[in-house]
Amino acid sequence: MGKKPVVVVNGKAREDALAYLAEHVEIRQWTEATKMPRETLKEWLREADGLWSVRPLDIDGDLVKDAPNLKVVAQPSVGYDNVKVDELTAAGIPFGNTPGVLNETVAELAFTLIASASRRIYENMNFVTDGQWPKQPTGCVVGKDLSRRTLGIIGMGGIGVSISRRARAFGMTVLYNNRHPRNDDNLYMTTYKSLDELLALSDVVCVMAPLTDETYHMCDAEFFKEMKSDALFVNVGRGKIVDTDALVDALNNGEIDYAALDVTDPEPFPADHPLLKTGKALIVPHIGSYTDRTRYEMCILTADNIIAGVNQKPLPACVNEEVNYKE
Ligand SMILES: NC(=O)C1=CN([C@@H]2O[C@H](COP(=O)(O)OP(=O)(O)OC[C@H]3O[C@@H](n4cnc5c(N)ncnc54)[C@H](OP(=O)(O)O)[C@@H]3O)[C@@H](O)[C@H]2O)C=CC1
Ligand SMILES: O=CC(=O)O
Repeated sequence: MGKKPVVVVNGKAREDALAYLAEHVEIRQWTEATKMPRETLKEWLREADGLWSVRPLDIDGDLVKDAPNLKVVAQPSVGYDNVKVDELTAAGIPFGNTPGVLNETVAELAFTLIASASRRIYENMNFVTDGQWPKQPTGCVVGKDLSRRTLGIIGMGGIGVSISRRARAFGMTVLYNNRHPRNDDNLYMTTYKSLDELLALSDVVCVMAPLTDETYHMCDAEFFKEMKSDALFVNVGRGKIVDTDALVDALNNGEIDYAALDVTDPEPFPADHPLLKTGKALIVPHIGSYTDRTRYEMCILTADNIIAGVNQKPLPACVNEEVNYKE
């Protein structure tokens, strides 16, 4: 039997998915508790056929330039803002991600944030844990309805559509903004709006777009001024889409009512950050896709991307399908 292709894993990854991958390739894994030094990774890649990317890792032409046998890079996430895809394409390396398998799970988390923040679940639970059961109706933190209110989704892709279906089931009107209007508004009962219109009309604004040069700090001081003053702002896309200082100012100045975030800038988010001192933010640590089943499916898709790539076959989920595979 010939030698198995070598795949580098630059950190911790699910053992069940690695066991599956190991049936097809030889795995060389960084098992130290510290982050793998970039120079060491480059050294290992000299001998490697594939890379399973464990974030945070900046992937670019420099990382792979001395890796003559490298045939594939894959990462268990749908977002790939840490990857210079054009530089991998130029190097003849396909890049695999994990679209689709996480849509419902991430939408569930987004909707959990929307519902929990609207009804101020976190603050109201504090009354109970503090032994301060409030005398209603004045003592508790009064929430806002979801039904008969309007949700504006920025980034109506796979996950955005899954959020919109949940919102419709809760009786919300759904508006969205993309760079290009979709052609299935009738199917999902959604309406395309310009960004300005969406911000002016929405009671809840949910960002579900990728981080790109165009979306970096899209949510800035002007953006928050355009929102309704009693609106909820939700971000499940990427932290850097938001200018966090502008968000803190908008909350403190009453330009918006509340924020609910799965993603922050920076990550990890410091416990003494001014945003937490506003008392108007619900924040969870980037758990959008973190259910056991979905993480398993994402990691198996990553393994399948790698198995295809090292065999120079089309990847099941390839970002740069146009790539010319290495000879
Ligand atoms: N918090 C978490 O755990 C998770 C976060 N994510 C984040 O969510 C992002 C979206 O994932 P997914 O739905 O699968 O991706 P999709 O590619 O399916 O959807 C992205 C959508 O964003 C739109 N979009 C792109 N650029 C802009 C822009 N400048 N303004 C408005 N809309 C824009 C695209 O439409 P068009 O091209 O027409 O503009 C598209 O409809 C990921 O890139 C990732 O960053 C994903 C999974 C989990
Ligand atoms: O943030 C998670 C992803 O899959 O992207």
